[in-house]
Amino acid sequence: MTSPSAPAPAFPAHRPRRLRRSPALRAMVRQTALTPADLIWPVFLMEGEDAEAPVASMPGVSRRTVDRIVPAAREAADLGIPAICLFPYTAAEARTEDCAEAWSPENLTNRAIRAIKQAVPEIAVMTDIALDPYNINGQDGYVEDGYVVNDRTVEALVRMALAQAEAGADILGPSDMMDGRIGAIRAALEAEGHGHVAIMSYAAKFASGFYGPFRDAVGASSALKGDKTTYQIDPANRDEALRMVARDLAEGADMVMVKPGMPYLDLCAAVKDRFEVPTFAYQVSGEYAMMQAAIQNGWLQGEAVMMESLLAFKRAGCDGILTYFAPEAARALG
Ligand SMILES: NCc1[nH]cc(CCC(=O)O)c1CC(=O)O
Repeated sequence: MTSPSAPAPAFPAHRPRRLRRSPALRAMVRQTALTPADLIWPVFLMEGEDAEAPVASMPGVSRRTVDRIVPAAREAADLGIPAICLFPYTAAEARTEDCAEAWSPENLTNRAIRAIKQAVPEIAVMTDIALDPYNINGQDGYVEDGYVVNDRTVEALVRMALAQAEAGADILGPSDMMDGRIGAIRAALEAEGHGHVAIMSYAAKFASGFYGPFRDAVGASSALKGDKTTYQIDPANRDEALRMVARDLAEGADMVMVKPGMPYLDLCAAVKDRFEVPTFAYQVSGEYAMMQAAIQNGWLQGEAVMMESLLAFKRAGCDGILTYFAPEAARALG
């Protein structure tokens, strides 16, 4: 970021409060704005018909059956939200050693992609690529001798990516943090006639404590053995996160993500400044839960903190935000 170049005259010639005096003056000099077009809405899918189930640790968020996700997508599109991001809840029975459900054309995500693209073609559908919803141990990749192995996992991720592209996904979101997966997925998409499908890489994804409620939402909490520190980035590391962004762009990512969001605004700013590419932040489940808990207690004022937290990502340089607040924020924006 550049530093201010014009030297400010001394007080009283310089009275910064002059430009804060009225709503009109404040509006004139306001530097960043949030619009519904900045929002991507992450949603949870579940099996069944005509049903919704609330996620206890994420007040206001529910899992929806495929037939119920279609009207939700319709509503989002009508609110001006450009993209919806799908995450499947899988029961323990659907989790296997080989994770084969991950690339089944008939899995929850792929059925939902087809249903949404048919009914609401104008909304972009984004997916998640990682094995955790399908894995018996809740890890994002195959576990051999207690270690999440890389190369065999990447082969499975490629199959998963192709099934999603085949179903009609517009944007693929590899969230697994295996090495080499962006290049492998990009090459497979080109080879199989899906060269137009975009990739938003979860490039700067940290091993965070803020993913807890999400793991409840997708049914991975009880399945998860151990943690994800052998593949997600150490929260202490800035240079490494920037290297991951550079690598994923070189391998063919069209957009990159910083995740979590609020505790990592420094990375949002650094990524945008350094790479000048479409940069997104994921305001994750724990950030959402933390704000909702305080709001429900009357300790914070809901709309104010929601809008302020989202605007902060724009100020930091992000082009957009994945947030569970998306419909509520879009409604508040009018
Ligand atoms: N690959 C799994 C995945 N994809 C998105 C999230 C987190 C999203 C959130 O917390 O809102 C996670 C959790 C994890 O890495 O354990």
